[in-house]
Amino acid sequence: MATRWNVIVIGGGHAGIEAAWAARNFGSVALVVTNPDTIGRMPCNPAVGGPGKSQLVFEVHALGGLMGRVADDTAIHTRMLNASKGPAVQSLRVQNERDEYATRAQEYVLGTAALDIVRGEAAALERDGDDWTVVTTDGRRLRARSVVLATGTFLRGQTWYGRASRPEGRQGEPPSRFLSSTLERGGHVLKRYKTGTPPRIRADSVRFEDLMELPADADPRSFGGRPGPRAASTPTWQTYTTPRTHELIQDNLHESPMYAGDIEGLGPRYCPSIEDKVVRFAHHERHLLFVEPDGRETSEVYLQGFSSSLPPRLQDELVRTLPGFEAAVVQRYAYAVEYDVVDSRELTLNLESRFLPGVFLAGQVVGTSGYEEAAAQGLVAGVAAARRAADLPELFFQRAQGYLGVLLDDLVLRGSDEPYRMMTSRVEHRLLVRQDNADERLTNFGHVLGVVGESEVERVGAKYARIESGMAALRQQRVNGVTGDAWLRRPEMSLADVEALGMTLPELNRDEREAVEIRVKYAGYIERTKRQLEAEASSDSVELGDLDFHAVPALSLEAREKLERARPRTLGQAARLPGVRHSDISALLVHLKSGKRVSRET
Ligand SMILES: Cc1cc2nc3c(=O)[nH]c(=O)nc-3n(C[C@H](O)[C@H](O)[C@H](O)COP(=O)(O)OP(=O)(O)OC[C@H]3O[C@@H](n4cnc5c(N)ncnc54)[C@H](O)[C@@H]3O)c2cc1C
Ligand SMILES: NC(=O)c1ccc[n+]([C@@H]2O[C@H](COP(=O)([O-])OP(=O)(O)OC[C@H]3O[C@@H](n4cnc5c(N)ncnc54)[C@H](O)[C@@H]3O)[C@@H](O)[C@H]2O)c1
Repeated sequence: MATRWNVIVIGGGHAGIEAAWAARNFGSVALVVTNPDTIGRMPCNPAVGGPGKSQLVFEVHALGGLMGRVADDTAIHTRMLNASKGPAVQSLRVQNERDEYATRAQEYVLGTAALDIVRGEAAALERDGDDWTVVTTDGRRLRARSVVLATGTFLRGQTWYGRASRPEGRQGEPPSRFLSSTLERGGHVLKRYKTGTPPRIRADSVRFEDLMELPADADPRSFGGRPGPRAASTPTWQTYTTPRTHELIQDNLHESPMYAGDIEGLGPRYCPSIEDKVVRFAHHERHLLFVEPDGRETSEVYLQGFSSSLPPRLQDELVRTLPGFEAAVVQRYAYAVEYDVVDSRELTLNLESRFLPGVFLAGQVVGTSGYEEAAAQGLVAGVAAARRAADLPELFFQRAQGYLGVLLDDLVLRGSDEPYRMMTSRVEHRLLVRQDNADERLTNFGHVLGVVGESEVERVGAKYARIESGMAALRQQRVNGVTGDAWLRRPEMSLADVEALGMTLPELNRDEREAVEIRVKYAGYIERTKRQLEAEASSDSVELGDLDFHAVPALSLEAREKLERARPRTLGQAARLPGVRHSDISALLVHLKSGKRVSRET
């Protein structure tokens, strides 16, 4: 096997596999992972998508990524969430056959000629001229022009079961012990975050007949246009906490490492532990829990919403307070994990370390939470790392392009002091950047980046031409003097209703018909948002280059400090930094117009 590659990716989680998969388009890649059997493993719930996250998966898919394909192939329960709400917040959520998900992901990466899998624990990164050397704990020296670090929750990982803790990256897997020091020596200041997972219950000990059943959509959807063969083969279920659950938690809070003060890491606000929910929302009489199967031949169910770091002996008792779980047997106990993360503000918008050029970071190690956020970043870091290795110019995603742009912009310019979760509310123009039009927004850019082929560009182009012809047909036909598009804009009318009036449309598939409907019904909003965006885009087209912010006297001290730290590339990015006010942007504009651009080097 070679000892030098274009790109080395460290970590085979959701970020690592997307990085390696994207980078393979440009040349040789090594995927270094402690245990190749764990590639693509889902350490928490076996589900992909959901609000804010499905949009990321559709975008990753439009950019040639893996997550949507693997999720489609292994789907066992599919639901379109918020189906009755507007298209901006509709989101696909797919439950997966957990083990098969990892197997399928492994088939993709192992079946790729340009990609070598190297078993080993990366211990250090050493600069080697223009290259980097990755040194493994067993002394191997692997060289590449760029490195992507996607080590998840493993850096100095410490798991907690009640107040007992041990060094682990996650349950049953050793932590990554040495890489943190490399990052610290390079100048990064690491933070500690924590996340947790609920107990897994033996399926044959659950009384499913006492739970509320949530059927899968009868006509399942998919990320890639073709639902997998088993996409609607199982329901999921719901249950609730009871007063006894809350009482037990309140009485035993001192046994929680969080409340006893043993854990210093910050946990995810949007996926709190059950202890947190009971304390913070003490006025809620009960909390909803989802019961998710891990496969069709379910041996285990996942209790979504019941993350805990209380000791195992209490977990048995707690679980049995839930309706349907009176005789439940815990198969794997809930736990929390604390780990080192890099402050995302110390990265560029391509997730490259500002201190270690050529080293890119992606996923949970950057302070995000969730498979989808990890996958999206992995793709960005993989492409950027490979382009650097191939001496291709840097290209950047824009915030206005969609969820991926927002994720990068938020992480790098604003930062986050808790695990970052993507949400639709973070996206200003969400009616423009929906899950249904990810391909329209990103296919061409993916082609420019080098990860989408010509035939895909043509396929997507033809799809949108058909959608356009459908809209044109509506505009051209009238019933009772009213055009087809005006009929369709009436809230009570669907495309089928308009056809029932006698109007005809060219042949369109289901996705295309929906696209016509969304575009016509929301035309007013979409136009208004586009105009708003054009106005904002003008500030994003003002390049700041290597402007010396110290040479702009009218800037406030705070703004100068924030600008120097974040080094935004455009005026629009500068305006989005917390601490940079309107007056500071005016000062920058005046300075730029006066032509007094001063290079940092001069
Ligand atoms: C307990 C727990 C609960 C979670 N709950 C959820 C959830 O319910 N839903 C959700 O969306 N997200 C959840 N997450 C987060 C989710 O697992 C991550 O967001 C996602 O898996 C992150 O992907 P990643 O690629 O960044 O890292 P990971 O999936 O953690 O992958 C890290 C990879 O790096 C490898 N590695 C680490 N260090 C080294 C090294 N030095 N050398 C070589 N290889 C190395 C590991 O072997 C592994 O392959 C949870 C995570 C944990 C651990
Ligand atoms: N344990 C952690 O530390 C951690 C951290 C971050 C994220 N997460 C996970 O990230 C994922 C996304 O976060 P989230 O909390 O917003 O959840 P989600 O996106 O899975 O749920 C949002 C909505 O989806 C629907 N839903 C959820 N589960 C369902 C099911 N089984 N069947 C049908 N509909 C369902 C519900 O309407 C719910 O309100 C979750 O799976 C969560 O467990 C976990």
